[in-house]
Amino acid sequence: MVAQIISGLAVAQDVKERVKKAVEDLKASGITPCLATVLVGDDPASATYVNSKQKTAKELGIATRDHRLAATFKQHELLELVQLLNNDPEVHGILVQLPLPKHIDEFAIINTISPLKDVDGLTPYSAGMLQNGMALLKPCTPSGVMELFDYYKITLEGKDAVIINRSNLVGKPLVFMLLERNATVTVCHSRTKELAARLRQADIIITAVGNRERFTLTADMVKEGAVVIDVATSRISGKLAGDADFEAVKQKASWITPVPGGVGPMTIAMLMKNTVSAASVLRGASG
Ligand SMILES: Nc1nc(=O)c2c([nH]1)NC[C@@H]1CN(c3ccc(C(=O)N[C@@H](CCC(=O)O)C(=O)O)cc3)C=[N+]21
Repeated sequence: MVAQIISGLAVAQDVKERVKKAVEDLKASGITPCLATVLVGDDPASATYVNSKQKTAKELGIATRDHRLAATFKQHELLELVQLLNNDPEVHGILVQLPLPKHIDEFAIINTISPLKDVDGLTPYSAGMLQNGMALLKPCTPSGVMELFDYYKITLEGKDAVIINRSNLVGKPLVFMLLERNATVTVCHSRTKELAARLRQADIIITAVGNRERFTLTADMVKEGAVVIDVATSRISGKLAGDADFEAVKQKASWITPVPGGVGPMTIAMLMKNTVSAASVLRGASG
């Protein structure tokens, strides 16, 4: 079998067009959705991600705040900034780019973001709501993955899904999203025994390791006809790549996401969607 390509670029475009219309509607009712991004330090990859979040927001008519702070910025200063954004009625979404410098307690910062403005879906409140199937704001990368399944009508009911990632940003939220769709979910990580054997059982593989020296998803780990979602962004001799040995895995899978042009663009599109959702709730609240 040769896999069909899941075009995150095309689906992200579709999501963005819908978001753009929603932004126009909100503006007509007197609300300009506004996303605040916060970047601490000068990691070039993080800066690139924040740049493209800023750029996409502007393209869709979403207002932005752009806070870029030195790596030496103190934890209490960052807490104060988040509180300022929480209390700013013009700001609907707050995105604190991760990872934060080591001297800053990531949980303390995320836990300070107002759940109403948590467009990353990372606060304990959002995580708990997601577990209960009640979340309005869900983490962007996992909800982008779900959007891809929906767009290509890839059904999840009764399927064996194996996730390689256990982070709060990707693996854990995916568990609840996949369970909600009646998949059977296995979460694998660095200490998992018999990883290849588990992967070979999977109808759906979602891989997000991001280090090709530690892990490469090779064709022998993939069942004929499996769906492969590659969430990773790593580099092979300077070139952007995912976890999968793409050309070889493509020969066995039924569907596969490329890197770039797969899950990455979806992450950004879903962030825009969350920003509009957060702004829309406000409209409901103000009548
Ligand atoms: N609070 C927080 N929220 C995040 O959502 C978050 C984060 N921190 N930290 C880092 C990860 C990573 N991430 C990506 C976003 C877009 C692409 C993306 O658009 N990638 C393009 C290629 C980009 C390129 O060329 O470098 C693609 O795959 O086609 C990738 C990765 C969001 N993250």
